[in-house]
Amino acid sequence: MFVKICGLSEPEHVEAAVEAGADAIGLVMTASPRRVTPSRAAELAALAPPHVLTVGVFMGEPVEEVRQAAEAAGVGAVQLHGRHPHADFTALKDLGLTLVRAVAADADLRTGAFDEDLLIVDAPRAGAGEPWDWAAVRGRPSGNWLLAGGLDPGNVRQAIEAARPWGVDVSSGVEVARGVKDSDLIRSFLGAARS
Ligand SMILES: O=C(O)c1ccccc1N[C@@H]1O[C@H](COP(=O)(O)O)[C@@H](O)[C@H]1O
Repeated sequence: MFVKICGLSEPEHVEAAVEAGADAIGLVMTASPRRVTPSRAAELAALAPPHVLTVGVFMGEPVEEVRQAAEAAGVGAVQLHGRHPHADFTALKDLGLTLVRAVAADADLRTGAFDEDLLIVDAPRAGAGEPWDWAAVRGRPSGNWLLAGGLDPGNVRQAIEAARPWGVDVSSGVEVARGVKDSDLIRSFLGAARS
């Protein structure tokens, strides 16, 4: 089970996620209570060992802005949330980064349909911590796709059983207050997702 912990903004939480075995960490560089600047994202990404994928998260920014922020942060992947057109993914191909397409369940759920390397199927409101009907996407995407949206240490097993994803992605569910991560919750989430 591939596990991504998203919305990290403090070094101690990057370290907790890495030590607990996260496969990827997300650094949000779009409007969000978890937003970090590209230079802060670079500091955080530098704490992750090479086997942990560092993901810059964007939503609706012009592709040139995404390119500049991703390069400045030195992340290994770019996650485009929402209704980015196929052309945005094509325009970022030459960066040589892992491209992640994050959409709600009513979008095109064919993995690779926009030439992305990884698909995330999320709740209608990204990063809001709202559970949704995870079972509705069971069997729809295939290949490497992550389930996101309202997951937490207490429900992630149930969500995995409902949707059968390749991996999971969490932000709000490992926070004690909006935008404030907690190392114990990060460890609990990883333990539950892999149990
Ligand atoms: O985390 C955010 O604030 C965020 C903002 C804008 C776009 C995406 C964002 N995060 C993504 O949302 C889901 C996790 O949501 P939840 O809080 O666990 O319900 C995940 O895909 C994050 O990468």
